[in-house]
Amino acid sequence: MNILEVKGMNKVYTGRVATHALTDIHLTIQKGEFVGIMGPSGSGKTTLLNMVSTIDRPSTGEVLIGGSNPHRMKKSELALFRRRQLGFVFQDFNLLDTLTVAENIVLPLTLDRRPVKEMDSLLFQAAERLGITEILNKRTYEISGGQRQRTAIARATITSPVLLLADEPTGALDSHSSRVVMESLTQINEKDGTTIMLVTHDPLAASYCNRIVFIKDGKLAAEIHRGESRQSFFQKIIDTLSFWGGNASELSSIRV
Ligand SMILES: Nc1ncnc2c1ncn2[C@@H]1O[C@H](COP(=O)(O)OP(=O)(O)OP(=O)(O)O)[C@@H](O)[C@H]1O
Repeated sequence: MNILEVKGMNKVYTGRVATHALTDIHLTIQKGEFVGIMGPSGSGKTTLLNMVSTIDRPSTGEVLIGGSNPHRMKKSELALFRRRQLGFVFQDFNLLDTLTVAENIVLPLTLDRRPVKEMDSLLFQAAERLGITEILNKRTYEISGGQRQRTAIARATITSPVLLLADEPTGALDSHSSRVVMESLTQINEKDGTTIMLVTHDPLAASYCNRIVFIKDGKLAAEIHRGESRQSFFQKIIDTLSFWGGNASELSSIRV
């Protein structure tokens, strides 16, 4: 079953000088896949994510999520669709400092006016899954970066979204926290069957995916699949990046 279908997508940023950021993108993600999007800086990764997450609209082409085109929805319908069907994880966590960890996690349910009992039960399950039960009553400035990202993942998955979108989720973390966060995402993918699309520069983070799609100059350039071992997939990612990614500075964030 296809969760995401991107068909013939083009994105041109108009301005004094028009930028053709994406050209004729076709991408399908099936239920239960964990797909990474990689490519050099400026290749169009964030633009693609923004079109899928409905932050921005494609110039031409179509995005279908679970068979529905969110870009054709009315504003109120789209707000509900985003809250219930999509989960978002960002590099800088996007948590609210004035709320506790628990309050941050249940925010999408609070906005949906779900019964307190149901919220408590879902909160408990999400916190257990992410290993953050002990910190539920803390404020977000009292916890580590890795704990903040796990809080953000709990919030993004508490509604059981059909598609979880992650933009550089390890970008602000050290290598230990990055591994913990990627292991959490893997568990959510494998145990709950949540479909994940992740944009990253980080080959270590990417090595947790099942499939990596490489973008170069706004076009799909290559695709690789993970076999049995994450270590050999990691090496395959480095090799593909050095072939498609251009210069060595693109690999500066590598953490083995
Ligand atoms: N709002 C915008 N207006 C005009 N041009 C833009 C805008 N956003 C992105 N671009 C241009 O579109 C192209 C793709 O940018 P995008 O941010 O999608 O790349 P990226 O692969 O995510 O890069 P990075 O890895 O550095 O975040 C670049 O040439 C960029 O300068």
